[in-house]
Amino acid sequence: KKTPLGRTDPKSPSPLTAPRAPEKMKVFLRIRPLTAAERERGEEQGCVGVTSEDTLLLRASKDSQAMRNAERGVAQSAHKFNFTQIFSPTTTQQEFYDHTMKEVVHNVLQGENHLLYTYGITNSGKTYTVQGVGKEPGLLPRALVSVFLKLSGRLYSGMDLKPVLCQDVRRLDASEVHAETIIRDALLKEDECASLDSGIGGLSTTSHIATQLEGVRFSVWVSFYEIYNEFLYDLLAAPPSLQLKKRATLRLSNDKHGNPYVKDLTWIQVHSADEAWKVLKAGQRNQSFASTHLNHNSSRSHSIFTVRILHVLPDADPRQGTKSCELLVCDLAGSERCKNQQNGERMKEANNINTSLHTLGRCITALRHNQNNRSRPPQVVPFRDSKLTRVLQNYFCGHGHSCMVVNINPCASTYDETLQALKFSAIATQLVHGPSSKNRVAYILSLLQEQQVRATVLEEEECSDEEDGDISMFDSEALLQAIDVLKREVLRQRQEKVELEASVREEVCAEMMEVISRMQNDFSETLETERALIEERYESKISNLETSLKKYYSQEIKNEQIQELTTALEKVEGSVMAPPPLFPPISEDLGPRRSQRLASAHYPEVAHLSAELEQCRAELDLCRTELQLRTLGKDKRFIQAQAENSATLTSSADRKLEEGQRNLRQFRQALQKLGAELQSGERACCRSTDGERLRQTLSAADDIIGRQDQMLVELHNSLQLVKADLRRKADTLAQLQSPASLPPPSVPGSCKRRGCGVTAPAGGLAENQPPEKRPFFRTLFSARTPTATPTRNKAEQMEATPYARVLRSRQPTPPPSPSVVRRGMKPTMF
Ligand SMILES: Nc1ncnc2c1ncn2[C@@H]1O[C@H](COP(=O)(O)OP(=O)(O)OP(=O)(O)O)[C@@H](O)[C@H]1O
Repeated sequence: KKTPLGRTDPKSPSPLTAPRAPEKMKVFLRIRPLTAAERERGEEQGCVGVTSEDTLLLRASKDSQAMRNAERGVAQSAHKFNFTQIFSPTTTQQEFYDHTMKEVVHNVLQGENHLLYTYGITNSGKTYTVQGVGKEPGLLPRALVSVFLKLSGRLYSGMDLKPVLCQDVRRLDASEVHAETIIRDALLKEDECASLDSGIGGLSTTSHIATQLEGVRFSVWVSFYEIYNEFLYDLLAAPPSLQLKKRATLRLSNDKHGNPYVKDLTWIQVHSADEAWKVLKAGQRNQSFASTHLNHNSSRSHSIFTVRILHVLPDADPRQGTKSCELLVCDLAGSERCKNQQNGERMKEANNINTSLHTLGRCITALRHNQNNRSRPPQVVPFRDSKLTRVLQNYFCGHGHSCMVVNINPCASTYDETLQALKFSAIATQLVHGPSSKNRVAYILSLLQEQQVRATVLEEEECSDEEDGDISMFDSEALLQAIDVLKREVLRQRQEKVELEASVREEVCAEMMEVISRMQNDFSETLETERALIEERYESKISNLETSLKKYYSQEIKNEQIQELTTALEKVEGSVMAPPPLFPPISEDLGPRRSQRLASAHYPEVAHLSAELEQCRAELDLCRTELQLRTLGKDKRFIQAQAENSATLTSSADRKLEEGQRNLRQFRQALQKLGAELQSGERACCRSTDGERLRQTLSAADDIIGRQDQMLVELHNSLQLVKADLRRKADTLAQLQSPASLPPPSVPGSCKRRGCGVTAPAGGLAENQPPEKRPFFRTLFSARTPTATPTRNKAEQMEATPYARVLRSRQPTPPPSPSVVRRGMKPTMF
């Protein structure tokens, strides 16, 4: 029982059983036999070896560039290539057709679009393979014969449906039909004798036009054009007039779906293989051939012969009910070395041929890259870089299937070019066909079959190959079922696409977020770095500004301080240099700093006090002399009075010294305070550029202060001596107070004689003192003398003077307490 699918063997899948899974593009290799002349030239070097049905071993010829590279170690001398199938030089045209084009025709009749193109270097047998010669018809005539045989009895006789654009069909009106008829007849009349010497000879060329109206009928149209020097020429168009001379070029356009098509191309309806062959022959006469050094009849253009089959449904709107499919056979021009061309025109042709073939190679490489790297962004396929690739574009983008025939010749002299052609074809072998076009009848039928397989058991039946692709064997009910299935399939695929789009969008969003996040981090880091740099730069600027300001104001302050110090030093120099040493020695560790010493220069009273102390010392010397005289003395009463006075003096001196020490301590504190203040000024001064001048000034002040210190040391020594002297005097007086040792009362005369002129008055000491002593006693013992009120006032004043403070500060330890208390004496500080 015959199934609606016309299946023959369910075990071997046919195009009708299921949509073919994506498969690699078929690449066939055909090796041309060497001619006698080539053998004589020594072209036979065993360069081409077939190791298996699909493997070719290419060995470099001895004079080839590849061999030279191999000898230099930069390339290999042998290459292995794999193909779908390799055909040896002995393969006949029929064998080659059976293994290649037969299946293609089969698929075309099932509704597929198919491309077959030949590729190879010049003189490799491309044209021979496509068109054939003499009694050896090539693939194209055989395909035409096969098509018309299969469509025999189902051909559409009318000429009112014509292919337009990429795959559309247009209904012609009567006038247009008439015009088409004229063109067709003119073309076929030219080649009335063509079939006699054509490659169709020997093949069945009979076809029958359908007489019954029911069922699908087929209208076959053919076109033939070439791409020559990147221009499209219609090979079926009427030859140019004598005035024009130049052939009109065709333009490539896109339909509303973006599919490229050749605008204004001549389409000829043919009813048989003979007619198709005549059209082909007519076109060949317009084709660009030329004799080259390699091929006396070399194709200088890419020729494209198209067979388009319209599926005419009875009483249907041609725009909706007519489908079309096509077989495109492309005989590419052969690649060749431009430098081998002597003729400029040939060189230009070769250049254009090579460029377009190179673009084809780039397109196939890009397609393969995109197919192998689906996760990466796709490469742009440079279809638009040449006319050839634009014309063939649809066949690489899922609108049809393509297969490639690689032709090579085994000549040693063309080894390098052959190697390049094989490398290109090796890339093409990895190309996978895109999804089939939606209008594939085979696909529809396969979906339909899927439905039916679920419901019924598939029965085997005998069916010829010719019946496999016949869509008319299905009734309208089956086709409606197929349409339902297709609708569901469309919905399913739409759903799939939506889900796919959603997932792709998610992935893209995730990636974008990642990229944005990375960019954000990078920007943040950059921002931080920039911020840090700017901060550092501005901190540096602020620091420089501060330094400049400090320098400026330090300079100002320094100038003022230098001025003040200079004034002070001038004063000190003026007042201190004259007086003798005044101050007691100061230990190094407890000594004031330079600034403190410098501060003393601010106290001119020191000089004054030094002078007074010197005077005091002189008075003490006089006193010592007086006491010595009294010790030798004659006047006991005088001595006693003197002893009392001495005790009083000692006590008073102790008190005065104590006060002096306290004053010195205060003075030292004041000096330390002043020193601290000066230290800051000193530091500022030292940093300034005029620090050297100030240092010199301070150094001079140091010298002065050093001398002053020396004077203070000496003064201190003098005071110690005074104290010791007073102590001795006290001891002497204590001895004299004892009865045995009391000297006799002194006589006034003796006192006068000694210049003392002082008796021992009960009322006051001043009268018994020599006139020179008065200042000393007024200063030192004012508290004991009735006339000492002014002196006491002065001592009180002195307590607050810097001198007193110096005394206090310069005395590190308090003086020792008196260790001896003499009889009749009050304890003293000595
Ligand atoms: N398989 C074959 N058997 C016998 N002869 C062949 C075969 N292939 C090619 N030839 C011969 O080789 C010569 C060159 O072939 P053909 O013109 O087809 O090459 P081509 O590749 O088309 O060259 P071009 O690119 O220059 O047009 C022709 O004379 C052709 O008859």
